[in-house]
Amino acid sequence: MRILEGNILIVDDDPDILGTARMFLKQHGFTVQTEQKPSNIPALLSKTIFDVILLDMNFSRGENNGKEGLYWLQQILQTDTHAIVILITAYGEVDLAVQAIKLGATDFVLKPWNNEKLLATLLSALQLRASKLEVEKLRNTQQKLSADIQQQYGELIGSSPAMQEVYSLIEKVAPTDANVLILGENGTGKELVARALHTRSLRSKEVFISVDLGAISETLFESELFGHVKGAFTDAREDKPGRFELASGGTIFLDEIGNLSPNLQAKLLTVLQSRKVRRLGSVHEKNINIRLICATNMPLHEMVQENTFRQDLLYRINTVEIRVPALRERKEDIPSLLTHFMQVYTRKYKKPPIRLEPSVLSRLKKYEWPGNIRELQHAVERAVILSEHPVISSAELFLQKQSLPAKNAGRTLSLEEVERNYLKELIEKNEGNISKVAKELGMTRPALYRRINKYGL
Ligand SMILES: Nc1ncnc2c1ncn2[C@@H]1O[C@H](COP(=O)(O)OP(=O)(O)OP(=O)(O)O)[C@@H](O)[C@H]1O
Repeated sequence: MRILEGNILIVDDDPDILGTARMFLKQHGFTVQTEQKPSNIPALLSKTIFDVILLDMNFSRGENNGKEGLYWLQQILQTDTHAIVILITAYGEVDLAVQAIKLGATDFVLKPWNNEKLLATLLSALQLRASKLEVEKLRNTQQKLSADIQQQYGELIGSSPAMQEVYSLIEKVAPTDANVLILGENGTGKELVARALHTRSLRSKEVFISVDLGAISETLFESELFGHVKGAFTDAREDKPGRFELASGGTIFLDEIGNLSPNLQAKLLTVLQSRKVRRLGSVHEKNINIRLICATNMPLHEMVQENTFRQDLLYRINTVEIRVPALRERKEDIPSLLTHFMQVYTRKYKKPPIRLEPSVLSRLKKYEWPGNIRELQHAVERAVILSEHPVISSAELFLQKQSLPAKNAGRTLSLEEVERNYLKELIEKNEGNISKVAKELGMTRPALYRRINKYGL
């Protein structure tokens, strides 16, 4: 005999039924509690968590319309939305059973029951309970992770007119389900804007899945985004959902969308048009319900002119465009960003509070910040780690970076490092004007952007 596990409650006014059911189920390893009076259900539920509740439909003498059963079913589901309730119905009460299932009952068994049938019903109910609990657990973990990430990301800092425009757009667009394209240089806070849109949207309790398209290789693209079934390719050892499926119900953030090859642009477009995905190796399509946010530092409109980005894909993703300004366009935000990052990092590295030498701010404002907020953030982090005094000088905060090559003095730089340094110098010299840099190097803007991305500049 198979030994089963589970905590079962049986509520029925007939003591004979309770007695036989208890004996039979206990024999199979279940923990069983029985109750004759449904009015005791709330007290029982407050003390014990039951995996399955078997509930009779009629309790009072002369009652046979099943109303009592439906009433108690609803009471149970109000207390525990994941409760698994199986109704005990008499022959001929099919309409009632259907009504009960509509109200949330999991199944029903006919009285007098066949023991094997009861066992099979209980078994599938227990499986359902286990998967409901698993989903709930995953959802809680996800919510906790999102809260942690949100905390890590913090809120957007800056009150310059340029940022006010961004905030106003976020407020207007977030509660709609419109597709949003976020444009801006590296490190300007595009991902933060995407997260802000999600947390202010109607999907804020659902997942936010971020995908860096620039980091996914051409060969893995479909399996990462659309999923695969076991055996679809050599390494596919089990079924795996793609990011689109995982994001269903919530928001998907496709970062670096300007980096997609023409082939992948076509594949993405098909999914966005049909709102359906098919896992690699599968014949079944699944509907996806996602809010789409994309971002790029590439000039998509120019790329459409140059035929390197599909116009139909651009129109799919840019219902609303939000341009995040570069830091040099909003230098008035530098003081509040500095204060914010100084607080974050003194707390993180358990350092006493620090302040800046008076001359530092004007130097910071003269600098062009090609790496935008990320560069400022890293400069502050480095200064907090290295500082030995509570007052930070320009040299510690700002010039440290320029002196970095000295560290490399003793070794030969790789070709890639040389290229990266050279590119960086050119970008700084041209104050971040990519067209000028591209002209100076004699390459196209997309080719230059690919290199900028590659080196994280
Ligand atoms: N307005 C802001 N206030 C506070 N922190 C910010 C702000 N903007 C950006 N940051 C911080 O700067 C860093 C870079 O931001 P984020 O990753 O959102 O930029 P991005 O534009 O998506 O960059 P990339 O294009 O390189 O992916 C993050 O650590 C983020 O927390």
